Amino acid sequence: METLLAVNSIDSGVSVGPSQLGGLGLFVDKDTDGEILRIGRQHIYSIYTCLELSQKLENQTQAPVIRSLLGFYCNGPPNETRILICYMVGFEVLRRLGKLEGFKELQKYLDILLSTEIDNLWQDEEPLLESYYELEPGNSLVNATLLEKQSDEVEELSKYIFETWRVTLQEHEIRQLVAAIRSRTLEVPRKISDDEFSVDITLVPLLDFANHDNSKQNAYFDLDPETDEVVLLAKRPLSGGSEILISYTPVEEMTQMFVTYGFYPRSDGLKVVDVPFWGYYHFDQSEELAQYVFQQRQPTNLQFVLEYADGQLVDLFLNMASNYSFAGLIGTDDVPTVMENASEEQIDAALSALLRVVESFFKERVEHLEKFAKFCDDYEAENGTKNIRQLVQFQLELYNKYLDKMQQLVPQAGSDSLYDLIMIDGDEWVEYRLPPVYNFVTRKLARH
Ligand SMILES: C[S@@+](CC[C@H](N)C(=O)[O-])C[C@H]1O[C@@H](n2cnc3c(N)ncnc32)[C@H](O)[C@@H]1O
Repeated sequence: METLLAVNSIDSGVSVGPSQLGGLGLFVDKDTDGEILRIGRQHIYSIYTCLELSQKLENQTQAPVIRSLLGFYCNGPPNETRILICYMVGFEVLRRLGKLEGFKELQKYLDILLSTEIDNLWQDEEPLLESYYELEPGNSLVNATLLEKQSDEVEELSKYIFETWRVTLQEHEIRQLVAAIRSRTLEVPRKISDDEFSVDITLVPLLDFANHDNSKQNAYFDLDPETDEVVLLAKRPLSGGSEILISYTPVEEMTQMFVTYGFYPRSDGLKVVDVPFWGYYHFDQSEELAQYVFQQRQPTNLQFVLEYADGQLVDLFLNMASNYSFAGLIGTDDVPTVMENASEEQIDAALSALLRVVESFFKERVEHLEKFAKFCDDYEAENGTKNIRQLVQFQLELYNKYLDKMQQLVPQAGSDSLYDLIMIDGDEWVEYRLPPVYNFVTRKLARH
């Protein structure tokens, strides 16, 4: 671990070691309260610090590698993470050109990025992801991974690097850098003026060994506005040897977590998941309703709030707050008119009908997913792949929990049990409704 700690080049009072959560984690060496770690701006990598670093490198080496790569790889809509990836790829090219002498910390950090083990869908075989797409074409977040895999941009980048500088950076190495960066970035505040702050996607060496757990979180990071340093602070006194756990995000959307970090958080507490629905893709029976939902600009997803305890999904609610996609089940006028004119009974009847529709949809999903799970297992036995299996397991857990709850409650219009499964505006869990951030993408995959 010495080399890892040297990244920070100070006696930091923390160590990197195996975590019970899997992979590595960050631990306090001795009893600690208050400040755990302090990392200077010169040690962190955001697009701003990388720009400064690359200018310094360019002046020193007269090799405009980064500028050229940015022009090649980042010529689309601005995307902070992509720019950061480009910088790191560029630094690695410079290292292979022998131009990173004197930048020992950066070299060590590149070693970490290239050796981090990440479980995510990038590691899965394309045929499996394609089969999943057939099954769940509406899960745009998952399918984005397939789109990326199908695109030849990594191949082109690797080719460009070789043709321009005669440096070999293999496709799998670029993929490794991309996945490692995505899973290690944190949103770190940056001071703009005395009372204004912005948030940058940032790689913070050493701190980025801290794992995530919202229920056991015992530390958090922040910016010290006086010194511009990133500080890691204990939320309560920590005894020596304990693992530092931070929160990557206060509200965990399960698919986002899985796609970005490669795991489904199962710590105690509430989580959120978006399920693609209303037929943009596959809910053929209700084509008219799907059209209605689309025309009314209502969410095309259904969002569930999930409750976990002892690693198990113990309860779930359909979060219909600010989602009037069910209005089409009452009438096909515009949503405000339908909702204004509808009686409580009509709304309850529509919600209860919605629950039934979801039930039949999930029953069908379970049937297909179980077959797919078998296919994955057979495929895995031959080709070795595992991550998509996690996704299938999670979805089966989710759908089956819903079906169980429907069976137990038999929710009906006019009965309280309806609201044991559905939450609406005013409910205390409503704060967990996230803006639907995906499942809107309608672009087609390359081969479809
Ligand atoms: C910022 S890094 C943390 C260090 C990482 N564990 C390592 O070995 O380098 C984020 C990655 O840690 C892992 N991770 C973090 N929190 C986790 C948790 N609660 N359960 C499982 N894996 C977790 C995931 O692989 C995630 O992509």
